[in-house]
Amino acid sequence: MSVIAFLGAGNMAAAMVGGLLKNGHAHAALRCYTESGQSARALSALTGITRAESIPALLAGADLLVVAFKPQHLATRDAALVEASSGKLIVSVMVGKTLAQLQSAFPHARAWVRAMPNTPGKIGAGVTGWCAHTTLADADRALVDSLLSPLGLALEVTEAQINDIAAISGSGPAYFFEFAAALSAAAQQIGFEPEVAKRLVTQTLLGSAQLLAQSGAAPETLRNQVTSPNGTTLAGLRKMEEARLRETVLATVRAAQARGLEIARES
Ligand SMILES: NC(=O)C1=CN([C@@H]2O[C@H](COP(=O)(O)OP(=O)(O)OC[C@H]3O[C@@H](n4cnc5c(N)ncnc54)[C@H](OP(=O)(O)O)[C@@H]3O)[C@@H](O)[C@H]2O)C=CC1
Ligand SMILES: O=C(O)[C@@H]1CCC=N1
Repeated sequence: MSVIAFLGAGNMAAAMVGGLLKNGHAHAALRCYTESGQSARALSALTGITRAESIPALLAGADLLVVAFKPQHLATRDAALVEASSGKLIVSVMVGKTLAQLQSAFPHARAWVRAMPNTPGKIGAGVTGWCAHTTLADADRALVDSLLSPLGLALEVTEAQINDIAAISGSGPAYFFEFAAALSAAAQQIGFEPEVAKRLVTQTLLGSAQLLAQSGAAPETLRNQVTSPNGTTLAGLRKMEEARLRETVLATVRAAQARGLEIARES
């Protein structure tokens, strides 16, 4: 069984470790490391995987290095990574950082993959776009698949699409949760207790997402099924239109896209 090493032990590393363990990957074949040791200690305690004390210990005998710290950490990475990552497959989930930057940071690795997952991967309901610097060997492709498929849907895309995927599905859960928070706050403003507001909103969004997925219908069709002529929904939707919701969503996506490109340029 391949030994998989995680550099970073936060949200995304925890999602991948959880998926691997659920799919039968041995605890002993998973390791994590962080510079402060704080979240690595927590992930190790939570899952039973090994916390490595150093970069050489993290990577000795490992086949795959998953780079799951923040893009800003790449500039101050431990110099020991250059030698320790020699011959390994690298999979980075860092937003913004390009394959060329990965090749420069891990110059002796055997292959480089850039992936963009999202937090619903924690429950196997995520979507991940990924690309490699070149066609992967079958064994490396299988290893990438074993890492990403437990998170949900995994799509191989071009590198040019990865930043756009970050702006849609990478950040998308945050847009959705912000909407959920806004609807919940509105429910409380009109008089519902917080717990009731939460139940109403959660079930409404869950049911609507399931209906969207299961019906195969366009969102506009499903919206129209809710909207009676001169009814309550139309009155509400008019407010969204007046506030130019679609323009705001487009500006949101464009801002995320632009920030991804900016991160690529930052050292
Ligand atoms: N969150 C999301 O929705 C998504 C995130 N991503 C990408 O995933 C990556 C991780 O994000 P996320 O998991 O949310 O972040 P977290 O903040 O949850 O985790 C960051 C991790 O990096 C560790 N770390 C910090 N400095 C170093 C260092 N010098 N060496 C080793 N490890 C270090 C932290 O350790 P400690 O706490 O112990 O200091 C922590 O475990 C990012 O690059 C992000 O762009 C991609 C898609 C979606
Ligand atoms: O906000 C971020 O930078 C990361 C990338 C996509 C989701 N979270």
